[in-house]
Parts: sequence; structure tokens; C-alpha cells
Amino acid sequence: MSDNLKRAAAERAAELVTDGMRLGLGTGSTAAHFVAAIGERVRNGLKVVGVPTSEATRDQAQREGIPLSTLDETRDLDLTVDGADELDDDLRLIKGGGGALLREKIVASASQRMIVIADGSKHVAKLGRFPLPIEVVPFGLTATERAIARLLDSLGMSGELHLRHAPDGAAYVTDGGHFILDAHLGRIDKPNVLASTLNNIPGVVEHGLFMGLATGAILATGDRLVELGQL
Ligand SMILES: O=C(CO)[C@H](O)[C@H](O)COP(=O)(O)O
Repeated sequence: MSDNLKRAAAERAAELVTDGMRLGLGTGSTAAHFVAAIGERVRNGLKVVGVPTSEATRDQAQREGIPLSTLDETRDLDLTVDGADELDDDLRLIKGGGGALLREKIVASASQRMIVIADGSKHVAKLGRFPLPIEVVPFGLTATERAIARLLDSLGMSGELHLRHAPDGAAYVTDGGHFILDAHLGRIDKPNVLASTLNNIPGVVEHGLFMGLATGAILATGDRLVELGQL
């Protein structure tokens, strides 16, 4: 996706922000355009407070001069704007390509509205082409991996689980100190069932299926912005 398309979706989302809003600030290259757009508006007098979904977003928002808070101080958010790796017609998402799924899901869950910003190619008929990130505790990694594989098998799904690595070759570690297993499933026929059962496995901290959280989406295609759900 070209950076211009990401920016276009992000700038449309920034138009939804009004004085006094408590914002969830997403993570990733598309969300970074939103944070930049809000930063510019803050420098021009907009009064908002942001709760970042990752240390990377916190650093960027601080550089932009956006006043920040935590979910402990600011429990209810008005609007979260975040990217996604995939979304379907029902606004069900796969997130976590950037590794921030746990905080992203906590922040989205504390928000009245969650708007997804993405390019049109992320809009799919069926979720699962993008590997599903599953955040797991390092302790008992192999046992957790086997339990996930058994669950997938019992749901009639197959696919490989790959431990995510950082560019230096070491295991990728999330902001919460966990590992990520990327589940290469190809397609997810029943995302609701997979989402609820994955959470029952000890060792699984969270997964990248976001069900019933996004309320709207702004998708940038080559020549226009497509809006889904409620903005
Ligand atoms: O879920 C995410 C991070 O955990 C991102 O929102 C997702 O990976 C999309 O990123 P990008 O906007 O860079 O394509």
C-alpha cells in the first residue's frame, strides 16, 4: 500500500476528532499517520488526551506533543483509531502484525468507538490469509504450541505455527514481555469460535482476532475512500 493511501485514510479519521476527546492511539505505519495528523492539530490548539497502544506509539505521540494518559487514569475512551492486517464485511479483524495486539485490544475494548484505517487490500471476504498472531507467555512455549495445534485440529483447521523473530534473529518480544506465534491458517471459517476457544488455552495471553470491537472503517483505494460501518 502506498504511503499516500495510508495517509489519506488517517487524515479522514483525524477529521472525526473533536476537542475534549479521549483517544486510543493505534500502532503501525497507518496509525502513525493518524498520530502525526493529531499532533499537527494539537499544535494548532486541539485539546485531546491520548492513550498509546505501544511503546513505539507512545514515543511518537510524545514527539508530536500529544498529551498522554493511561487507561488507569482515563478509563473510558471516546475513540480509538488503529490499523489492521485484515478486516471482513462484519468488521471482524486480524491485528498484531506489528506485535501490539494485546494493548491494542485492551485499548479498543475501553473505547466507545473503534475506527480501522487501512488500504482496500486489507478488506477480505474471509479472514485468515494473513497469519493470525497469538501472543503467548515464554514459559511452557512448546506445551502452549501443542495445545494450540490440538485446538486447531479439533476445529478441523490446519496450519503451521511459527515463532516470530526479531530482525536480529532472536525471538520477538512484545511490549508485555511475551512471544508471538503466527498461525498460518490460510482461511478461518469460524473466527468467532476460534477467538473464544483460543483464550481458554493456558499460556495464551491474547490473539489477534478482534471480534465486535471495530465500529467503523476507512479504506483507502486508488481513487477514493470507502467507509464501512459507522464513523
Ligand atoms: O495490528 C497492528 C500492530 O499490532 C497494525 O495495526 C497492523 O499490523 C497494520 O499495520 P500497518 O498499518 O503498518 O499495515
